[in-house]
Amino acid sequence: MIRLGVPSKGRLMEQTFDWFAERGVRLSRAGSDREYAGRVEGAENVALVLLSAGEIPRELRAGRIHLGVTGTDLIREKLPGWRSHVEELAPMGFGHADLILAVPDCWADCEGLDDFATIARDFRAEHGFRLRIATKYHRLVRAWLSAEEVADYQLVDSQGATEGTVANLTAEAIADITSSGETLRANHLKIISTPILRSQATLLRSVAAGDADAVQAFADRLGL
Ligand SMILES: Nc1ncnc2c1ncn2[C@@H]1O[C@H](COP(=O)(O)OP(=O)(O)OP(=O)(O)O)[C@@H](O)[C@H]1O
Ligand SMILES: O=P(O)(O)OC[C@H]1O[C@H](OP(=O)(O)OP(=O)(O)O)[C@H](O)[C@@H]1O
Repeated sequence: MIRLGVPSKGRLMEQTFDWFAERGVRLSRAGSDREYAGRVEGAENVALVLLSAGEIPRELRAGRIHLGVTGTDLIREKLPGWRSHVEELAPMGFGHADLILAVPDCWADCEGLDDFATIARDFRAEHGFRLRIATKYHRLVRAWLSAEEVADYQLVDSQGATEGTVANLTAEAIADITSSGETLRANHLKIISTPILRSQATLLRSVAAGDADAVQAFADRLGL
């Protein structure tokens, strides 16, 4: 049996169901909206596993699911050395979002990363602690800032409502996903660089789960 992990709620689940339906495989919830069991029609020997999008990378790495749908941002953040754990079978064309660094609109002298580095250095000298960036993407943000040679900052963990941390005085800047940009605008924040990462929903194969022939047969069925 091939185990297929799909986000259990929201737009990501619905668009995933649509993507498979366009390829002749009907995925659905087995019972009520609150029941996390699924049904698969149009393919033999495939079981639907409804999971949190954030847990799908770990399930793929462990080989508990053969295939999984999640954002590339979550794969790269949660699986160091992701290429040895998963194979990207298909970008799915939805769930587009950019991981960006943003600062308050009113920072008129901060137009880019060079300005940010200067402000961060001055901030530390003036306040005696490092400028705080709120994010849940710790690994990606650290790696990117290190490559860009920005050092005078600290990350503060924020697992949701990250854009609110600046107004709430728990951070000076944020690194989060943006799509329409509305949440940034509503919270008076501006993007100050090219994206740290461009993400979209992707169908991935687990290396550890094995059953390569059966997985390949299903991928063929989907026309991949
Ligand atoms: N506004 C958005 N537009 C498009 N994609 C988004 C948006 N926000 C988040 N995503 C993408 O959706 C995926 C899941 O996001 P997130 O980690 O917020 O999960 P969630 O919906 O909170 O689920 P869970 O709490 O169950 O883990 C991520 O890959 C992310 O890039
Ligand atoms: O650019 P926009 O179209 O406004 O989208 C961006 C928002 O979407 C995501 O939040 P989500 O709604 O998933 O909630 P969260 O804050 O709990 O992560 C993300 O964390 C941003 O807050």
